[in-house]
Amino acid sequence: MSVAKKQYKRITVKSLVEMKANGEKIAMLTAYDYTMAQIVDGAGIDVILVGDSASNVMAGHETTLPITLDQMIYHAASVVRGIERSLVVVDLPFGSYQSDPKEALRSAIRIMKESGGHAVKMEGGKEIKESIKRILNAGIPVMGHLGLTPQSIYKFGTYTVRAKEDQEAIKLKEDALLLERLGCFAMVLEKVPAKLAKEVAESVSIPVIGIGAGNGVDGQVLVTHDMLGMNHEFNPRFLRRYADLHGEMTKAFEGYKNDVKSKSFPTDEEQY
Ligand SMILES: Nc1nc(=O)c2c([nH]1)NC[C@@H]1CN(c3ccc(C(=O)N[C@@H](CCC(=O)O)C(=O)O)cc3)CN21
Ligand SMILES: CC(C)C(=O)C(=O)O
Ligand SMILES: [Mg+2]
Repeated sequence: MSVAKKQYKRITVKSLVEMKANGEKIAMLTAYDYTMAQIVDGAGIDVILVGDSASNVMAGHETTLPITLDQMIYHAASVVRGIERSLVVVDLPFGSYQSDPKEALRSAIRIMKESGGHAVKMEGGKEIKESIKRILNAGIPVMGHLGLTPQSIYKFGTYTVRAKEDQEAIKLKEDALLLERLGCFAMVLEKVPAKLAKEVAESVSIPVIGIGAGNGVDGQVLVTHDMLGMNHEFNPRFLRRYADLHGEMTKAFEGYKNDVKSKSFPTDEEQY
């Protein structure tokens, strides 16, 4: 007897634009591996971001700069094997798209071909315009990323809120309009004043997905490990924790350790 496969309505870049038009907020979270992707997808999260935050969260680096294109492809391919419904967006890592548009397109093609992801995300506006155009021309959907752009952390020196000054706010608004005009299907807006983020979201027809950008945008994104409370050191004000997995996991590991040490694991029923 064949088991009927459950039918899912897959999320596409088009459905996200429709969600904005209909006023339905978009829920996005990160995943870097198969098992997490299965859980996030199964919970009905619209977009899964294979973020270069894997550099911090998975590999323990101080910044997102060290992660390589090969490593991003490994994470993305693992995530794609775990999903049935969510749209999978993959960060182009630092150094894979800034040198020239041809290299940018080569990197984006490698992600699409070798991971099966559905779109790429790139940090920046006007500076990377030609690269965005080239990738879009190849039929690869691009999500922009403005505001706090962690790949240029050494240019700014801090992770403080961005675009507080008028000049920076004006550039951000121009960049947002540019991303829409180029044909990006959405953008992330990271750590900017809520009032500015709302203005940006209202000025474009493509979804603006915020992290630390307030409630006036079209969706929210968080790093899954942060919102699960797996890490106690990262405490920005925009982070809401939905679980204390650090505590839960520590309890589980200690329980196991105690059972092994006290010889109460395994029992007769747990052996052959
Ligand atoms: N675990 C994790 N979560 C993230 O949200 C994340 C990453 N890693 N890595 C890549 C970027 C970096 N991001 C960041 C980094 C720092 C702050 C931040 O607010 N840091 C300080 C305040 C710094 C300051 O004001 O000078 C904080 O309050 O923790 C926010 C987003 C977001 N991304
Ligand atoms: C924080 C999000 C937007 C991101 O770019 C990442 O996780 O790498
Ligand atoms: Mg990122």
